Amino acid sequence: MGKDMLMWDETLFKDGNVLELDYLPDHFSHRESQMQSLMYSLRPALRGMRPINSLISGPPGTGKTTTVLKVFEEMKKHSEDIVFIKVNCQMDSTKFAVITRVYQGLFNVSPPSSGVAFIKLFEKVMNYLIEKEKTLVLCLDDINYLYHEGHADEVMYSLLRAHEQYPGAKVGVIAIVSDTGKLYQFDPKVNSVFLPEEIAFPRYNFSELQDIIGGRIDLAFYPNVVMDDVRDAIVEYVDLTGDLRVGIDLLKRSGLNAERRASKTILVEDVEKAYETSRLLHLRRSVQSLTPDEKLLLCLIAENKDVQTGDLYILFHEKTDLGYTRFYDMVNKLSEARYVDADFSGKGMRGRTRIIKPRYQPEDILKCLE
Ligand SMILES: Nc1ncnc2c1ncn2[C@@H]1O[C@H](COP(=O)(O)OP(=O)(O)OP(=O)(O)O)[C@@H](O)[C@H]1O
Repeated sequence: MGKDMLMWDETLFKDGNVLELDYLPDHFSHRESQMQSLMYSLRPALRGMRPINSLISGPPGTGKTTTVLKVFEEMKKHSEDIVFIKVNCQMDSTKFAVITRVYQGLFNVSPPSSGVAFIKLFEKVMNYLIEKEKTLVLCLDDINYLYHEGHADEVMYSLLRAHEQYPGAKVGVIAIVSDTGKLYQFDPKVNSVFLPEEIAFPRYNFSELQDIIGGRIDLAFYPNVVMDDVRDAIVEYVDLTGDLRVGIDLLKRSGLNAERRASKTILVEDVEKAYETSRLLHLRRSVQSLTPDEKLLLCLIAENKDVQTGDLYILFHEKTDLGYTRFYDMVNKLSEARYVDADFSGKGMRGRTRIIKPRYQPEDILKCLE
């Protein structure tokens, strides 16, 4: 065996755990201002005051959840009277599931699984907070998943007006929206009490991605396993979507591919092969946050490739009873969220028409929509 070959019991990974998606990085840079804003909003809770609510928004994989967890970690060191709970609304996508999580977070046991109404659990939670003089800071991560059937509005409304029915109850809400397009409008009743501090998470630029990915490489691999050209190949792939999750998944898969070849270094070809799978990670995750009608529209665009808006509307209208305005808004949303390009062709009988093109391989889109 050559000296460049990896022995069967050797590994390239110094610490593979740092490539798991639930790993919370010790070193978290390029989000200082967002962390500051969130700290300022929550700081009143350290003095027993009600915190300011926050609305965090930005594209997938830009460090939103990590920022909240880092701030929670930091604040826990300074107060025992604040309870920090994060609910993943993708998993818990009804108001009942959300309050169940909160209940579990406070009491360390699950509520009885049947026959208990939302309001009963809510009352127990609020009474506990009042009696123990605790402030609840609740992060509703990926709140998009609660938008259906008014769950988001009901949860927000109950939490934000809790003190009216339960005087003394202190609750602060952090809503995280994973979105690139126009943000969901809460019911006006919710808006009048939510009044959040808005914290935007733009995509990381190329050099920030280089720095973050480089840092993760140093933690995950032994020295000289990943050279700079390979790191940059990874960063270029991540830069296509701006989703760091793709980068971290690419590192893990590329490392495993190199090990399979018994190589002591990762090559660009290992990364290219890994990207075949990793690229779907971003698409699959972001597609999940679309509404059923938006998914249908995206599916039609993928099936028909370069299609004119008018023709697309006919196809869409055959399957739904939605009107042209809603349709047009959805096309814009898919375009803003970079699923599709919607360019004016300059041609067409009645002036300029738009041609809608998928920005991903149509087969990838269809696979992720399955
Ligand atoms: N500045 C950073 N430094 C180091 N790692 C980061 C940074 N930003 C994000 N990450 C890593 O990228 C991954 C995705 O981050 P995170 O889950 O916080 O993104 P998100 O914006 O909440 O995504 P989504 O909207 O899809 O839930 C995590 O594994 C996290 O550790």
